[in-house]
Amino acid sequence: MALRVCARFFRDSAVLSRRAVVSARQESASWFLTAGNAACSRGGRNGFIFTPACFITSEAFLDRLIKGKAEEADSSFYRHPASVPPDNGEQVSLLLRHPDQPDNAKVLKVAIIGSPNAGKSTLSNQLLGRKVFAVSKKVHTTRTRAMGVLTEDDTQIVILDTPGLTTASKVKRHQLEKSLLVDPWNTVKEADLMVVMVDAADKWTCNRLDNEVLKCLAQHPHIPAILVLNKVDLVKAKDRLLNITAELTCGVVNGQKMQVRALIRPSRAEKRPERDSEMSLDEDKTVPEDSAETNSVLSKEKLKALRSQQGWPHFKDVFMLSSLDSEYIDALKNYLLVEAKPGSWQYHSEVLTDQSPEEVCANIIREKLLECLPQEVPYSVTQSVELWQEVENGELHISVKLYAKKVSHVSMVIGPAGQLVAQIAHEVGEDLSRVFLRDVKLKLSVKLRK
Ligand SMILES: Nc1nc2c(ncn2[C@@H]2O[C@H](COP(=O)(O)OP(=O)(O)OP(=O)(O)O)[C@@H](O)[C@H]2O)c(=O)[nH]1
Repeated sequence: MALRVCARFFRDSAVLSRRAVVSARQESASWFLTAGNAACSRGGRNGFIFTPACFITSEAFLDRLIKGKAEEADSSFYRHPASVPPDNGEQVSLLLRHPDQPDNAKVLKVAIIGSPNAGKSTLSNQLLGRKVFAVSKKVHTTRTRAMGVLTEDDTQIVILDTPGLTTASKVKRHQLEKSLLVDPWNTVKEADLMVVMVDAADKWTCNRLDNEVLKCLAQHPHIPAILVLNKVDLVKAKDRLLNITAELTCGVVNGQKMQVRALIRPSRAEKRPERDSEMSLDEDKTVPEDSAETNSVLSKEKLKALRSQQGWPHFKDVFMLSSLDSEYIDALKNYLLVEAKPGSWQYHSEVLTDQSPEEVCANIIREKLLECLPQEVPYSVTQSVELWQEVENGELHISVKLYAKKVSHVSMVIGPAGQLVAQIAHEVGEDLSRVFLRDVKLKLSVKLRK
């Protein structure tokens, strides 16, 4: 019997509703497509405020939920998230250390892909339990691929965070690094599972999978993929999520046809407004352009067909979540743990990321610059580490020089009476303290790049 499930999330019960799963397992006729709709009309302080549907077909995951194994694991086995050694040599030795795996070790390599700003790094950080990837509201915060490791009990999940998928013309036009074009594609090749993230709150893009994402999926049809509709906290009409799901999956999940009845009226033709100037780096969504990599693998006919395709009919499961909410993250984490297959761990359980301590620092500084400075200014600031020293009391002292392109940019980074740069240094220091597990004193100075 085909299993068709709508698992409900309860904002105040912190777990997927077991009752919903059980009752859904007994239902074989159709998807619970109106459940999300019915639930969201029952807002209230003590009731569930919003219960979006997630289309989950994984028997193993549902069994685990029904038996309560997910909850047992949470309470009986808690391992603090790993951290990053503040010394580069120590980090390298840790990465080379023999994995301390148990006999029944399991692994899963997950590539998180999607358009710029979909929330990939936010989700990765939340799954890891520590912030090791930069997050900002500006596009292209992530410039190169980076890896995070989540080790729980007998299972190791390797999370591959990728730069937002983009095109060669955008990279050229905005003088972005070539890694933005190459890294996501190379990363996906290694993955056991692709997590495709879509910003469900971006009404201009949420009804159609980005062409680059579709190409990536089409090029690796053998790698299972799940769809994650992110930022559901920002979606006011929750029932829209069902329509978005139907569109992005072409109405098919795990080979099962969904029956979606229109829950909302089609929106009246609206003119797409000019995007925020801060977001202008990625404004051109329509350029039909193919990278050399995709051209070599996908035929011209296939590429043409993809351009007219709205969604991907081969997603295995669909999650709707807010990456800011740990409740949702736990459900996805449990799903990934269940999806892991017997195999050798790649890393020692103390590894959190493959980034060097200096890379972690540079990325967090970059994040704060992106958050605080307007338009293209933060993209042109470069960094150089002048001092990196652990002192006797265990504190880590770091000094970094920031180089700006223009005199006006130097003043902007410094801010009135040096307040902005001091604030950035303070915030970065706090973030780094949580990654390196020690007090961090960071000094930032700003210079004109000659
Ligand atoms: N409200 C809300 N904001 C979110 C959520 N997930 C991410 N964000 C915000 O969305 C912005 C982009 O998040 P990132 O994690 O940097 O996105 P990304 O996909 O890694 O972006 P790129 O590096 O450009 O590819 C940040 O301001 C996040 O705080 C969510 O579930 N809800």
